[in-house]
Amino acid sequence: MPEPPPLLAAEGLGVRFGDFRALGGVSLRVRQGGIHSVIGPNGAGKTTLFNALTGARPPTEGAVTLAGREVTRMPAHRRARLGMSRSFQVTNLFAELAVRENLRLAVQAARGRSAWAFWHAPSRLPGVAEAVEGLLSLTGLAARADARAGSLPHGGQRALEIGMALASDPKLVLLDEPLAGMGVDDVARTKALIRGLAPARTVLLIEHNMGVVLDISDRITVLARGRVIAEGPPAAIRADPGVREAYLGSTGAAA
Ligand SMILES: Nc1ncnc2c1ncn2[C@@H]1O[C@H](COP(=O)(O)OP(=O)(O)OP(=O)(O)O)[C@@H](O)[C@H]1O
Repeated sequence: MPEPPPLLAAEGLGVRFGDFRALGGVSLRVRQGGIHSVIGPNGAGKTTLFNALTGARPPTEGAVTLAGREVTRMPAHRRARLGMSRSFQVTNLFAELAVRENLRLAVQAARGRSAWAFWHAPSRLPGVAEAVEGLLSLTGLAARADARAGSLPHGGQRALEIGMALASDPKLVLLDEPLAGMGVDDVARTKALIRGLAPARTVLLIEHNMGVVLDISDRITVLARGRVIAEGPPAAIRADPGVREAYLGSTGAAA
């Protein structure tokens, strides 16, 4: 049987910063319904790749296709409307507002037609409350729904960020280092949360926690110095001598 077309594809993606080529012709096929991780030593180009895929910083060469549609020059907010969402490495919450309010604003912003739709009363947008409750339960934050977002422990804030990235009910969610800075318990919880997103959603993940990546990914792409050096299922990546070398070669910089 022929392989189904990928939900997200990159072809020869390149990004230059002046003379420096941060991404040098990366091709990637993300299958629908799986967890696909992008790993690589610090500075390999992972975040630059995410920026090019989401439209945060359009590539200087190559093409991006989302659900069969070419989106290379499409702005990020229009890609979001096509079902792509992203969580950030940097905390992106309203710290003074309750957890539930953060999610409500994210759901309303995603559903509203204008950027100001989130000022509308909840009653104007049917189903918002249900969506918020769904996200609270999915992220394990229901018991903390009325707490100030800023008062949550680090792991809880990261879970809330993932919840906000899911507020638009995306087909594809890109998570940038969701486990960064987490303790063991939070890692276990968030790992289960991410695994549970697929197959209803497709996940593209940047993560330095190799144990988790090898455990939950269906496919792994390894970047080093802006290029793909390996791609395959976890067992193949684990056994790949080139991957080991890429990490060891950046002694001190590798996670
Ligand atoms: N705005 C920029 N201007 C110039 N160089 C940049 C810029 N953004 C990133 N770079 C460089 O591009 C390279 C790739 O950076 P990028 O952040 O994509 O790597 P990464 O794999 O995500 O790293 P990390 O694991 O540390 O987050 C690095 O050498 C970085 O210094």
